[in-house]
Amino acid sequence: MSTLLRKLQQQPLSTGVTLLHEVNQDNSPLHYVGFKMIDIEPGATYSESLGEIECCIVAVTGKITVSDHEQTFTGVGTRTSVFEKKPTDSVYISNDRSFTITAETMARVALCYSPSLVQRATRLILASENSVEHRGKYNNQRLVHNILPDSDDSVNSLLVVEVITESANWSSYPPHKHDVDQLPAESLLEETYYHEIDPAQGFVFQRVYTDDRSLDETMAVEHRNVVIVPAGYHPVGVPDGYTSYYLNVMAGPKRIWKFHNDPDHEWILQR
Ligand SMILES: O=C(O)C[C@@H](O)[C@H](O)C(=O)CO
Repeated sequence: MSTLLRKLQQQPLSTGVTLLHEVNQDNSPLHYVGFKMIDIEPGATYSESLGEIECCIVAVTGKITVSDHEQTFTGVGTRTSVFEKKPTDSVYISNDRSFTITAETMARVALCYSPSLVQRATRLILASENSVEHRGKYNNQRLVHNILPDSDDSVNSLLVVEVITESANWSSYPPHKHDVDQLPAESLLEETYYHEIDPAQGFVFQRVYTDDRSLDETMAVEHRNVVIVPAGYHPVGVPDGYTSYYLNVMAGPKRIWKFHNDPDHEWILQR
């Protein structure tokens, strides 16, 4: 059984709030990345007090109000499905603050965490501020929405990105890794993948492997599963007929995304 693949859980937290995933230091091998996915029914609220962690609240679908109890942002969120293939709004909350999310419509909300000590300003990250990239060619094409890229220095640790991969294409490919703190060649960033698939009965394959194969897991990933990438290369292959969405959270000792391609497969970039 895979140790890196997390199936959907359905844990009621309070009236109208369901926890679907929780990845933290106690239940995973990760030290820098934490992740929760919650569904919130209209009118229901979810609150949290952050300790020495920062949080990026992503309105994956639906509309929410987010308050840090000093500022309140209403109408956060832009879409009813991730497969509308347009960016969404997010809110960044710094360490040692608290927040309340109220769902204005049925909402699916990702909470992306990483250790953080120095307080930063709360920030509404508008969908229009996401840089949008079309990466790759041939069967390696994907659409990327950068929510918190490393070029944005308004946060301490978190990197957050959405990727849409069309039917019969690959992403996070050629396989790359970022598991050694050895800049400028490579940075150490742990990562989580929250996957959605259209139509929902589909699946994708994700392999997580290291050069020495001490870690080598190939997973059949279904709609709304999470894959944990503590280390290693982590390509995703999408079967014909299905479209893949995933939300990546990355963090590590330095906030730089500097990856290393698997030399065996890097040649595909030369075509
Ligand atoms: O370009 C892609 O295919 C997306 C990946 O880079 C993905 O965000 C990732 O693997 C980050 O390390």
